[in-house]
Amino acid sequence: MAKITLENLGHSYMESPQSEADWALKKLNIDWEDGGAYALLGPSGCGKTTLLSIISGLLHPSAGRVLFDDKDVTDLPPDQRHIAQVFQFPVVYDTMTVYDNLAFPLRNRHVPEADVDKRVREIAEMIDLTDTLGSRAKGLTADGKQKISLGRGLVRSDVNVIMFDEPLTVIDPHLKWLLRSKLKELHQRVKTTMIYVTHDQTEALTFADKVVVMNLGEVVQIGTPVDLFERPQHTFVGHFIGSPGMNVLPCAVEDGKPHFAGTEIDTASDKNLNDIKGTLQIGVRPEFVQFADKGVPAKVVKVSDAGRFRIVETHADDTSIKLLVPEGQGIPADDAYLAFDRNHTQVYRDGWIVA
Ligand SMILES: Nc1ncnc2c1ncn2[C@@H]1O[C@H](COP(=O)(O)OP(=O)(O)OP(=O)(O)O)[C@@H](O)[C@H]1O
Repeated sequence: MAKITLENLGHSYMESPQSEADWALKKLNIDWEDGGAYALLGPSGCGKTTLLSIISGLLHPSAGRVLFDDKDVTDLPPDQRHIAQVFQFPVVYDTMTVYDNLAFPLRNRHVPEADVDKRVREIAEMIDLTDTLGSRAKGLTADGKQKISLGRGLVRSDVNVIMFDEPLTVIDPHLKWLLRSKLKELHQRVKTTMIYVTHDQTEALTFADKVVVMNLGEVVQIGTPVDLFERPQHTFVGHFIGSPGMNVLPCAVEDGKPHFAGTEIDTASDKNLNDIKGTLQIGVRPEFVQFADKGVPAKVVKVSDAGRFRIVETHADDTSIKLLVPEGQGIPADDAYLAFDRNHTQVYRDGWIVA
């Protein structure tokens, strides 16, 4: 296990990058604590694979350093970094038994056979493969094979970090949640540093204690699932996490205060906005908007049933604002007023939260 530090890390696939856009990874500074469960979350093309490849040593960064427990490993080849990886497609030796698959990394490292046996049985029990130890891996389903890939990482005692790269892609939807909760449970038992890469917010939020959200090669927020929900640091996080995502409204300034649709909006920050340059916006999640007797005038345009609540879309000043209304609570037929929960309403400047 190890603490992993990325220090001023950057990468461009171009020989002489000119502009910001030429960098697949812009300057990153991240500390992944020893034994933590992390997710790396972001849309396709945001730089997740590039970052994983740099940590595993397959790619040398154009700038910055990678440290494991404060030791610089930037120039170390992959086999000297002691990383276990679980990929989208399970990597198993089909003709070997499950037992031999799990034993393989240990035998490769010349671990005495008695210790191999003890460790293989211990890990098989953790990942529910004890009953299949004598079977050929070929006969297993995709989730069974993915458990073997994971088990091969877990048996090793020299592993600094286990990295998962979209590991549930080929798993049947009804088994996904089982494997997802198994991973979480395993992390709590073994406490190995784990980094889980995905573009799926549910996977990231259920697995990780802390989520690193990336967009366009940049880290936009590192936080607990609650942080990301309650206080998105960037409008991208507000949009990308949550369903539906955060409402983002144009913000006008009068007397230093934020206004929308001719109404002053109370927000979590008292900052005077007069001196703030750039494009200002107001962000508020649908969970924190309510119908009220006064507030922002709006028209109800659409109601969708989502089980225990309804998603109501309104229009205010040509801007769509969504809110969640619990079952059984009334919805105005047409004209309405909206109130925002002050503590969960934020002002953003050029995308970033105004503290
Ligand atoms: N070998 C390469 N040569 C040039 N550009 C690349 C190369 N690999 C990735 N890129 C570019 O770097 C950026 C980041 O790509 P990367 O594959 O790291 O993103 P990602 O978040 O892993 O996406 P996905 O989820 O689709 O794999 C993208 O703009 C991509 O086009």
